[in-house]
Amino acid sequence: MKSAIAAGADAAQSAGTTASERADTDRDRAEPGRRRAARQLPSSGLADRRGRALKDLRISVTDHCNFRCVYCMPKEIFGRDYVFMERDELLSFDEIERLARSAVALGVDKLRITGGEPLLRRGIEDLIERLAALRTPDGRKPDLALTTNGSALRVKAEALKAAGLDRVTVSVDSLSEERFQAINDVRFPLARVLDGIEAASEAGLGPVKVNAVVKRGVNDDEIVPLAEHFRGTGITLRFIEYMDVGSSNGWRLDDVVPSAEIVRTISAVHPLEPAAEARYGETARRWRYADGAGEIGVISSVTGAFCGTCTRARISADGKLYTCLFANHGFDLRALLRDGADDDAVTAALTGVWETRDDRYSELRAANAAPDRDRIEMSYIGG
Ligand SMILES: Nc1nc2c(ncn2[C@@H]2O[C@H](COP(=O)(O)OP(=O)(O)OP(=O)(O)O)[C@@H](O)[C@H]2O)c(=O)[nH]1
Ligand SMILES: C[S@@+](CC[C@H](N)C(=O)[O-])C[C@H]1O[C@@H](n2cnc3c(N)ncnc32)[C@H](O)[C@@H]1O
Ligand code: SF4
Ligand code: SF4
Repeated sequence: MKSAIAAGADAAQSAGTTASERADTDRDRAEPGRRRAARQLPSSGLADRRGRALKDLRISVTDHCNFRCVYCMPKEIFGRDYVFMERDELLSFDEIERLARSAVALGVDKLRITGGEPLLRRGIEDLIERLAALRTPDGRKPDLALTTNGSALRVKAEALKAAGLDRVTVSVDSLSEERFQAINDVRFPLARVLDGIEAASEAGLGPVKVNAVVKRGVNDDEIVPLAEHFRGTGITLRFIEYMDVGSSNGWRLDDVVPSAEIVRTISAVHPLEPAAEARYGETARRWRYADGAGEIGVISSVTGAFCGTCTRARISADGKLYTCLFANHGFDLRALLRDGADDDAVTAALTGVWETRDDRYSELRAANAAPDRDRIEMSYIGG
């Protein structure tokens, strides 16, 4: 028997629809009542086998983290802790800058620094400064963002802004001290993360966004309290469906709280209406409060796959290029660079990988057709 997700995806895969249209249909079904936003495929020099342009590059700068979130890298996996990369395995800042420069020349106009915890990478401000100096072929600065657990933001926010970072997204899954400790497994108070968010706003790293992963029976009773905490503050809270990334989190479909339920739950207290997307291929669907108190987002990668508009590539901390969050094979850019490749060879590699890309893992999972795979941890590939 097929799951509810599979049944929905079957219907979405009706004949004659493009991958992009199917993604819309999946998402629209996942969030009933939504108006479809105007969509325009961005023009870019590169297109993959499904016609998707390369626009976003997500760069993981470390696989280390000072948190052990239950949904990402729970402390004990199979009786052992994680084995992290050695320093010389990580891409150097020179190497990251070279790769980002080539990607931007090929049409990338959004760079996101992630990890592991990116603020643990020594000298991260220097890397930001280098990336902030890049320009697209038509002379624009790419959108430069960073996703963080927030624990070092009070200390680093001003320096990051001064280095040229545009904005940050901070992860917060609970407003209860006890639960924060239980979910994120850290040795300092939740107040430090909340203060980090304030520091980011004060430093001008906005619009600041907050990501909350929702897991059934763990924090689904905090959907409204979280929404109310950030309502009216100018900070956009985005709820993320718990995903089956990696193999250490013990993911089960029953643990997923569908976006439609999240929207319904908030809307019952503070009515929401759909808002148009700000950028083609956004991960989050936007909803705004009818009373003007701001907006929320939902990232429905399980119940409403958005592969059809996926313009994202990822570089892991050790320099592998992945064209899907769920890919099990990456192209070794570090080996290429350390073998002395020139810029043309780097460009050729990026082009070749993107043009042969056919990934759509979330769509296939929804149709119960995802292939078996060696699972790569989120902290390695970069969330
Ligand atoms: N399945 C899937 N999930 C993704 C993808 N990209 C991001 N996500 C999920 O969405 C979460 C939020 O991503 P962020 O790091 O905040 O980046 P973003 O959504 O691109 O941020 P904005 O540019 O502010 O919209 C990630 O942590 C992942 O959990 C993707 O391509 N596929
Ligand atoms: C891997 S983390 C890296 C950046 C930083 N350490 C942080 O937590 O924001 C990036 C994002 O992935 C999300 N994430 C991690 N595991 C997830 C999972 N299994 N399902 C959904 N989102 C997940 C986190 O909540 C976070 O917002
Ligand atoms: S989600 Fe981010 S903060 Fe949590 S364990 Fe993973 S990398 Fe660390
Ligand atoms: S599952 Fe892969 S192809 Fe689909 S949206 Fe996520 S990263 Fe893109």
